[in-house]
Amino acid sequence: MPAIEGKPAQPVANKDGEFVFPPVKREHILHCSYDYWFPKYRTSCVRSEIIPLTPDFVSYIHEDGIILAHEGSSDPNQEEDDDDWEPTNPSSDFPPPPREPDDESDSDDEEETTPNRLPPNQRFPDLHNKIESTIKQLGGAVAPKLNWSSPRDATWISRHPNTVKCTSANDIYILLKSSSFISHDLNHAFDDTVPVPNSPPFQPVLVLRSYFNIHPSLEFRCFVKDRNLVALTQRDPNYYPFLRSLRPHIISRTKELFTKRLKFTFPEGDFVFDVYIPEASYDDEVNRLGRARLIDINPWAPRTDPIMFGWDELLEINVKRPVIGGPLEDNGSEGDSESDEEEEGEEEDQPELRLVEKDDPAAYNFSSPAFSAHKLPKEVVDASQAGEGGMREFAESWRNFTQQRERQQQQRGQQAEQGRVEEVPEESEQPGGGGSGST
Ligand SMILES: Nc1ncnc2c1ncn2[C@@H]1O[C@H](COP(=O)(O)OP(=O)(O)OP(=O)(O)O)[C@@H](O)[C@H]1O
Ligand SMILES: [Mg+2]
Repeated sequence: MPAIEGKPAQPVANKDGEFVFPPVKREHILHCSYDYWFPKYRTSCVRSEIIPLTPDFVSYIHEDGIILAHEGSSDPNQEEDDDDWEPTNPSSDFPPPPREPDDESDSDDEEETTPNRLPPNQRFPDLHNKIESTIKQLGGAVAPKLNWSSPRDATWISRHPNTVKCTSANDIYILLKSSSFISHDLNHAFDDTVPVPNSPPFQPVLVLRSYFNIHPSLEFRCFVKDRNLVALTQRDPNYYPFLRSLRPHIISRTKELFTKRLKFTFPEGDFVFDVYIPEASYDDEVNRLGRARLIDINPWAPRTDPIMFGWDELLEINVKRPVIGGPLEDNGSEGDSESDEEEEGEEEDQPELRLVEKDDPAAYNFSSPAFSAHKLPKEVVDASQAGEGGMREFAESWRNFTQQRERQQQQRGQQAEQGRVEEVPEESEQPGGGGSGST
């Protein structure tokens, strides 16, 4: 049983008496990576497959421009057609990968043979084929994410509007390449963390979860402190009148998952997990909700959105029966512990569940789409959603848009040099010239 030295992350009061976060350990972040915890809790999760990513795939995600595989084909020898589009951006941080010595492409265009212009099915055929076959294996539709984050900020571009649903590898590539959250996973996951000697290296992975129609009202974020479930919040920011009567069911289903599976087996004493609690599959007055499914585990750190709580509140919660130390068992398998308060004959504090109330002012802002900083012009979105035929148009719109953006940035730079820092209006320079805003 590996023990954790001392007590996990404890808040300390600063000179103003406010609670502040202790430094987050690199290991804490690694423990929240899907590939770390999913094998332990597989039977409580949505059916998922984890695909390790190669450096070439990671470069592809980073590169500007979108080169896609041929729809409906995973044949790596298939010739590239000119629906694949690649606007090279000279300001890219990533140098083009070296030419592959065995590249036998018969294209007579010199540039067509460089690997970074090859479509995914030719550039990393094994990985591409693996993604396609895994989608099929998971029922034909998946919700993708990397180690920690899903491309939730890029759903506007999806062929399946406003969802993370993907039915092809191309769907996944578009979402991953368009998402700042994904870039964060790849480039900034360990920012502000404390390195630990001999900490295992970070292996980027693609997680594919079998897609199902989630009802957002039944998604909850749950906070664990000193191995106690202390707080729950609705994840979706809308008001759902029926949730009020489900309160006891939401708490009991979440506690059931926590005490049976997570409480004594997760290596961290403080963490945040997300659940989906479906309606009971049959009419059952006692259990109006089904078993809670574990959707994600997130760091106990400022980077995790506490949604209807504040981190200051969570840090200040005084846990009456803290469980100090490491996990009771960690055999790398389905760590299932039945130990809970009933066995010990003592009542634990009930966690506080926060639901959006009617007329909650916090809910007012939620009718507008989230992540507005990432929004693109309507023309680009429309073209992206027009199916395969719209793909070329989409590529052109995107190219225009990125060129406009570059020009604006250059203009801003020149203005800054001249000491005139003004906002360059973005709306007026969007493709189509209409400045019609975003969807
Ligand atoms: N298997 C699935 N099928 C359908 N939708 C899903 C599935 N898994 C997750 N989702 C949806 O995607 C959303 C984001 O998933 P997830 O919580 O894994 O992303 P995240 O990037 O870790 O989010 P956060 O930044 O809030 O921690 C979920 O709230 C849920 O609505
Ligand atoms: Mg998460």
